This record gives sequence, C-alpha cells and structure tokens, in this order.
Amino acid sequence: MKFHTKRGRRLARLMRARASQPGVGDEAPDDRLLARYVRAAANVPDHGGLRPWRLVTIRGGQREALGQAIADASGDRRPSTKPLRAPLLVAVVASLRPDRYRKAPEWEQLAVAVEVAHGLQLLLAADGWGSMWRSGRIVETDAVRAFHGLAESERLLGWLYVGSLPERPKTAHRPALPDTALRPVEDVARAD
Ligand SMILES: Cc1cc2nc3c(=O)[nH]c(=O)nc-3n(C[C@H](O)[C@H](O)[C@H](O)COP(=O)(O)O)c2cc1C
Repeated sequence: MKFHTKRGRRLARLMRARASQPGVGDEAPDDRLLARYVRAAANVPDHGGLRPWRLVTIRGGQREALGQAIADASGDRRPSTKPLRAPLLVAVVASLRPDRYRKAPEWEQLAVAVEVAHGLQLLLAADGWGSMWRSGRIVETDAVRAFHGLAESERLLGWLYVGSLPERPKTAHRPALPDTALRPVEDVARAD
C-alpha cells in the first residue's frame, strides 16, 4: 500500500534520514530560530496538558561553566571540555509534577519531555543542523543540577549538542526491524 500523501512520504523520508552527528561545526541556530523550532516541537501528546518539561540553552562561555560544574561533580581539577564539542547545548529538563501522578504517572511525564526532545532533533535535522543527545550519570549530580537551576522534582535528561552539519555528515544506518517490532495482537496474545 502506498502513502496517502506526498507530505506523508516526505516526512517519512526525513524521519528515516535523521542521524545523530557526534561532530558538529561552529554555527548554531540563534535564539529566535530555536524558539520557532521549539514551538513546533512542543506540539506533542501530553496527558493532562501538564507541559512537564523545559529546555535550557547553553552557549559561549556558559559551556565552560558547565564544564566546571561537571568537574566539580566528578572531583576533577580541570573543567570538562565535553560541553565545548558543540556551539549550542540544549539541556532537556523533565519538570515533573508529582501532584499529578495519579492522572499522569512519572513515566508518562518523562515521555512528554522525550517526545519534545525527539521532535526538536528531527526538526533540526530536517532544517540542516547536526545534533546529538548526550547524557550520563553526571546529570544526577548536585553541581550539574544546580548549574541548570533544577528544582527537586525536576530531572535533567541530558543535552542536545547542536551545531552546523559537518562536511561529511553521518548517515542513518539502522538494522532492519525484527518481525516482532510490529505484529497483530492475535499473534502475540497469551492464552493464560
Ligand atoms: C537520553 C539519551 C542519552 C544519550 N546519551 C549518550 C551519550 O552520553 N553518549 C553517546 O555516545 N550517545 C548517547 N546517546 C545516543 C546518541 O544520542 C545516538 O542516538 C546514538 O549515537 C545513535 O545514533 P543515531 O541517533 O544516529 O542512531 C543518548 C541517547 C539518548 C536518547
């Protein structure tokens, strides 16, 4: 069966072409353009409309300050140079609402923040930027949490490292999906 529309086919092509770019160049979308991307990426399924997320941009010398926070958290004497790998880091924060867990449990709220980050990465890729989502245990440390001004109920889910596409961008390579990825329920339901 064919796609219904050309638009659908085009979107599928864009989605399939997305690839994380471990190395990016020195340019990055400015605040205005980024805000436009975020307005689009923010249109996600969100149980209860809680918007349980926020994004924090880190540019220029603030990346060095983050490197210092990472060093403080790791007990290193020198600042981490990892944040310098891209001109723009977009920290993804889940602003969880424990008071709403009865309606939208924690995992649903985390899912919303992840949807936004994924949409943003897709849009960045579609508009010709490179990005890569990076995280690690460091996101749970006091120094790094404080750097992003996290409240107690918030969780840092890592950073999108954003910059211009490298000369030779990484292309999407994904093994074919296994048969189990999409099956009719009558093939999977257990009798018990
Ligand atoms: C929440 C999250 C955190 C990640 N953290 C890291 C990381 O710290 N280091 C890393 O090399 N890849 C990390 N990845 C994986 C990369 O972002 C990327 O998906 C991976 O390199 C595969 O490339 P692809 O997206 O082109 O398939 C993370 C992915 C997610 C979703």
